[in-house]
Amino acid sequence: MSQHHLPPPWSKEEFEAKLRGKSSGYHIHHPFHVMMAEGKLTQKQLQGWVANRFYYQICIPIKDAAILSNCDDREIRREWIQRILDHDGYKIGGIEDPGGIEAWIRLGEAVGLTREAVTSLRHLAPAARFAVDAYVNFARRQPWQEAVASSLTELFAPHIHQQRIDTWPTQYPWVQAEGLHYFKQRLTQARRDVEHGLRFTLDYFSQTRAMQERVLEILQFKLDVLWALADAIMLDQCHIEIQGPKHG
Ligand SMILES: O=C(O)c1cc(C(=O)O)c2c(n1)C(=O)C(=O)c1cc(C(=O)O)[nH]c1-2
Repeated sequence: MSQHHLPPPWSKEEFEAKLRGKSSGYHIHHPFHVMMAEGKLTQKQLQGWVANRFYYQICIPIKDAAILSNCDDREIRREWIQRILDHDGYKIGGIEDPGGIEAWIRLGEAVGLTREAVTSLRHLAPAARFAVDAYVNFARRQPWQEAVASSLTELFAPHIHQQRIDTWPTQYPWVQAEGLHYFKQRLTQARRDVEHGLRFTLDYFSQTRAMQERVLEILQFKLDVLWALADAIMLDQCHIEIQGPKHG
């Protein structure tokens, strides 16, 4: 009789339920995001979040390009490339879309920052940079299938985007309405992305229980990236309270 008692893989339904069950660790529950939704942030604090999060925005298409560069499956590349266009924008034939990074800069302006204050990264906290870099490095170094799985926190993203759309107009009436465009746009984009990423992950990683458990670890890693990013932003605001904003 075998010494090993490897449990059988979960069914795809069970596996999907395990992935969705990780939502309790999503950054929507981080104290900083809870405060944001409750209207407890000052203008400076909301600006600090937008300025720091810009680094995540500009790294997402670099992360997706790393996945493409490692991926030898043309069918996957054909779908994945859309994510780069979503963020970087495009000009193809007569059609032009400024893209998500530009929408985020406009969010910066809507909360009272200048374009230059956002794009220069001069408000970026070192620990926020490290958290985001960990995600990009993961996508560069790990097999592309694992990097695809690491995008699945987007299962939970429409909820947090919707929360901002619902709460900001009353909690932060001074934010120009145009600033919410990014979140509105992501509602449909994130749902489409996650439909593709989830379908692939459930198929590819369902051969063994060990592979399925690896995906849960990967998803936890990505939850940790987002949690650490929120920690970094929150702590940075304590520094600003104590020392005053950075100059230069
Ligand atoms: O505002 C958020 O809370 C949030 C979270 C996430 C996420 O869960 O990774 C993404 C986004 N937004 C987002 O706008 C976005 O484009 C995005 C891409 C990805 C990814 O991992 O490829 N995550 C996210």
